[in-house]
Amino acid sequence: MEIMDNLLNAYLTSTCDDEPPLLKAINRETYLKETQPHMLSGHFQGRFLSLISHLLAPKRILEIGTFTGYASLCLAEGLVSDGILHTIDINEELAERVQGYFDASPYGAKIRYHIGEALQIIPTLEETFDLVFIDADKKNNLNYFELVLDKVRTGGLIMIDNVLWKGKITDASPDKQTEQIIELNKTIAQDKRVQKLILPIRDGIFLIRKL
Ligand SMILES: C[S@@+](CC[C@H](N)C(=O)[O-])C[C@H]1O[C@@H](n2cnc3c(N)ncnc32)[C@H](O)[C@@H]1O
Repeated sequence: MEIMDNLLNAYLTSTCDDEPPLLKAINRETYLKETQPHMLSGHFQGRFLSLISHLLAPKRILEIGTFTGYASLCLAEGLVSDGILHTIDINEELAERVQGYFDASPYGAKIRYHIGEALQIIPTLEETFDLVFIDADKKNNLNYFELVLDKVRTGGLIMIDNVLWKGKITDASPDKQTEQIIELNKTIAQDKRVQKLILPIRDGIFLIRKL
């Protein structure tokens, strides 16, 4: 199964656009220096985030969970010329390196990097968002969804990562973390304020359009 996944992943990355050099460097450095490098979106999902962002041409983006800034830079590719991306992470140890990546990119001036607890920072952002990417502590996914929905414009898009939880959402006896993801998916599936579906990319992304 692992071999199949690796082969399929190699095929998917070979048939999408190349990973830009800075993102390739961030990817490599993250795998060299971080204990949980797989948290980074990576080549294929990154190109997907870039494509979605280009399609929406957003003026305001919010990312919850910056990590090493990989997805932030992919999302920033689609911003309009006066667009701004806010990204939030609680881990200050990465801040200097990540700010260095942002400064080295063409999007540095468009990125507002917030260090702190997302549940506290989101209410302070007086913006209307066109695009939101939720990718932080999974137990708070539903809180993040409820917090941001009011701040997203009608027709705007919210994406929540890891909603297939490595396929564990179909387990007969799910563990506590999996139960939280199942509950999130069920709640969003029943929410009449949004149009939605789960895209089975990588670990599953919930695509949610505000009605
Ligand atoms: C999966 S990683 C983000 C990956 C990144 N979006 C990407 O695709 O490359 C999750 C990040 O969420 C951050 N995080 C976890 N809990 C948080 C919280 N309560 N507030 C803000 N950030 C949090 C972690 O520090 C971690 O860097």
